[in-house]
Amino acid sequence: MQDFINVILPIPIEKLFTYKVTEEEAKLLKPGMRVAVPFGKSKIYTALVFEIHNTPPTVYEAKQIDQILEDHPVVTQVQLKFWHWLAQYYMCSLGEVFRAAVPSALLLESETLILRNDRADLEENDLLDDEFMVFEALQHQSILRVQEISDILDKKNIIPVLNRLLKKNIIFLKEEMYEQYKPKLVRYVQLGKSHRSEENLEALLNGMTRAPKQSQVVLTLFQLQAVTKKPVKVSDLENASNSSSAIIKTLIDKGILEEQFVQTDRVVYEGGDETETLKSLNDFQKEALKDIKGSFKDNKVVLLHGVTSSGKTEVYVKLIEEYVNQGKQALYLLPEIALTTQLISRLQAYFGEKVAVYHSKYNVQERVEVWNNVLENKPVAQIVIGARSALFLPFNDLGLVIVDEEHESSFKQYDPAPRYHARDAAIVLGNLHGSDILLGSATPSVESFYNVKVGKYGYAHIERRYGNVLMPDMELVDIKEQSRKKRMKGHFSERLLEEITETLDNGEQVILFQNRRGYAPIMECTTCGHAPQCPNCDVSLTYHQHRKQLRCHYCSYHIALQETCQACGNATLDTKGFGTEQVEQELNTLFPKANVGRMDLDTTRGKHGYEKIITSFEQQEIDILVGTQMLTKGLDFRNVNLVGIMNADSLLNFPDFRAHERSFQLLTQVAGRAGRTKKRGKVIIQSYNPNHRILQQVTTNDYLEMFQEQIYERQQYKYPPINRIIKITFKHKDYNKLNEAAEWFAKSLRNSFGGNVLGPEYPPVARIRNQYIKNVIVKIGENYSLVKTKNSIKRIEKSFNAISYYRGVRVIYNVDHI
Ligand SMILES: Nc1ncnc2c1ncn2[C@@H]1O[C@H](COP(=O)(O)OP(=O)(O)OP(=O)(O)O)[C@@H](O)[C@H]1O
Ligand SMILES: [Zn+2]
Repeated sequence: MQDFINVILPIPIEKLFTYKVTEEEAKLLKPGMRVAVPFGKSKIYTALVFEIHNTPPTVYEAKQIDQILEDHPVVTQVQLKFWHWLAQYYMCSLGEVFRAAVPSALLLESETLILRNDRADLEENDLLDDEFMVFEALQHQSILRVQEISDILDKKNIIPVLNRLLKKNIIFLKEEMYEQYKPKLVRYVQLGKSHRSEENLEALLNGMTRAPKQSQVVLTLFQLQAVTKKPVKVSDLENASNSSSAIIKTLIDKGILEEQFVQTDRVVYEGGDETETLKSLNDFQKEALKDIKGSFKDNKVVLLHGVTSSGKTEVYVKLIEEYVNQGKQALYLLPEIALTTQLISRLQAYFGEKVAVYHSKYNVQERVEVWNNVLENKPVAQIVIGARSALFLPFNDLGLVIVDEEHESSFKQYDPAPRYHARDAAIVLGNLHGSDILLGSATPSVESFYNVKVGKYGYAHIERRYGNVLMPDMELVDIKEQSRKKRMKGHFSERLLEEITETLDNGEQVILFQNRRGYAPIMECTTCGHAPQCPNCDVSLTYHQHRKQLRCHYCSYHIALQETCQACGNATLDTKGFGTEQVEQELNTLFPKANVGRMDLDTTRGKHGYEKIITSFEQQEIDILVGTQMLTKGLDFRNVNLVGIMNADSLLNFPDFRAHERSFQLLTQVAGRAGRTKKRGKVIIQSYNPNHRILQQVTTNDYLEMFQEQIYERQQYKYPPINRIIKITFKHKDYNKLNEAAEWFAKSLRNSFGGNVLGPEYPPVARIRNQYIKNVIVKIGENYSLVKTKNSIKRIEKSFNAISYYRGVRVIYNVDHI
């Protein structure tokens, strides 16, 4: 009987693809193993085995696979179920999930670009023939496509060769180009075999009396090894014996020391074996922990609602300890990489090398290492901290899932598919593993709090800050009034300036929040009113003073700053609005003695971008830190006593049904950075509209009132969490075609769903990268089936795709869009 396998290809096709395998192969293969397969005319992909069976495909002749790539599954059964759920729920293909889920080093394909690694230490003799041919080809051409290599070797299945070359460090993949991939090898030494006994060592030392430095090294090594019984890092030995690498090399050459290279995981913990003991919880924290465990017993997801600085993190830590002691894995999800910096050190202090980190700023090879460690359930990856992609790791004994800052909208993946919400997906993942699931926030999302209200989630509450520090004192400043009286200096009110001065005088630090980066969002000519626009997108160009450029924040377009207006030629260009750069500049003039730092997308590029700024603020090298929302949540600084919000209005006026909820969360969170440890902090909120309800609710810390108002509105207008929504986005470069296509689709939707279809409408930025955009929103009532609705939408899409005029119009689904 012929054997077949169904595989997931890492491309957006709806169906699994079937390939032929031999009887031997069928015996070896298991779901979750990778195979190299031919696809289309000449492509090769890394595909994932989904199932093994005996049914030939009906519409096409199955091809043979090229090669089996490993001897054990790298993707688990639970992961495959999880992927299946993601694809169904978020309306995308399994292939798209596969591509998003797996580090790209595990996804070689014919389009992958291969580069030579100029820094490789290479012994040509170490290379097999086929490896050498690739190596040689790369001497003449620095970049080759996998396909071209396939031609050079004159064989189809070259993925194994490339895998070997990757391992040997001879090549790397295009996307790693800037990371200069090199597996990190650490040099260890130990005493040579013949010198290990005490007598032999003595004889050795006696013979070395004329080489005191060498004997010092040997003695030190002996002492170090007496403690650890393991090889010692050369760098440690150098330090401990006060010697040099030259001396150590001499000893190695003489055979007195043996050297050994160990490939270490890059995400190493440097702190040694010492770990801190956990802090003991105060009564409020204990109570919360008890409530959490109680609800876990009932198999409920729990929401931990604790005000800012109430010590939620310490509660998580206590829980993690319990699961880790039982040998289980724990996953700690955070919405932003910026937050991992502080948390990593906090968790490592308790759990040492058990903590692994996984997010997109780690390079491909680092991610593969974490992947394998988690797959093998190694102690070094028992606790994983990560941004949303950590959900995709191959856990096999996941006991606890924590989603910190669960209200954060950056948990939602925007582009590309799967457009999943990491909090919601984490709950599904946790359920598949039978794990306990804890969501935490000082400002829970309306969704999660609603789930508490209807009894779906358990609830634990901490109303006091740790150490009984009072919640910060909040003051609203009316800047309309202040501007009228000409009391503003730049964008600073008198009150804010007074408070900054006092805080700095006390040797304390300040955080200032402005939700725009750059110097000014608009440049405008005061003579003719012309404002430079992006040619590719429907937005004004943002002025970046530091780079003397006008930049588009939606595409990479930028031009040098102009002296005169391009429309009328007058030198009367002026800025409108302001961003973080301008705040920073004003501060430099107003407080020339203070050190001002800035944290936004422009200053945090690069792998350690965040870390540098956060560390220098922690160490008080920066007095005033200006930033966008990335500095507003979860960060724990001890010496910040004042938080200033430069302009609260831009948040409130956002055209979105969640704008008020978001503003409440953002403002409460940023305010929560003030006065966390010793004395009560101060918060100044500048606004043109200080009587706005949300601002009142923020200053009185009235979460419940905000929640009730929001729920009422959502009920009235049929928005989540009462209803569900699917946003369907249409994109095309032809304006008319886009309009007609969106209209056609919306009309068909109305035939099925009537008044529950909104749009099509242009979003605030209606063209990005020369693509026009229109959105349609489908609301799904409480009593409707989500599955049936999605099926009807898919059916409409099929008829839509059959209309040739609409070909090329992209249709993008965003389920539970936020
Ligand atoms: N039981 C405890 N013993 C000693 N210090 C504690 C304890 N609990 C919390 N702290 C300290 O109080 C501060 C605030 O705690 P933490 O950062 O955990 O608050 P949080 O609730 O996570 O706040 P946010 O929501 O603002 O991020 C931290 O500096 C933490 O070290
Ligand atoms: Zn643009």
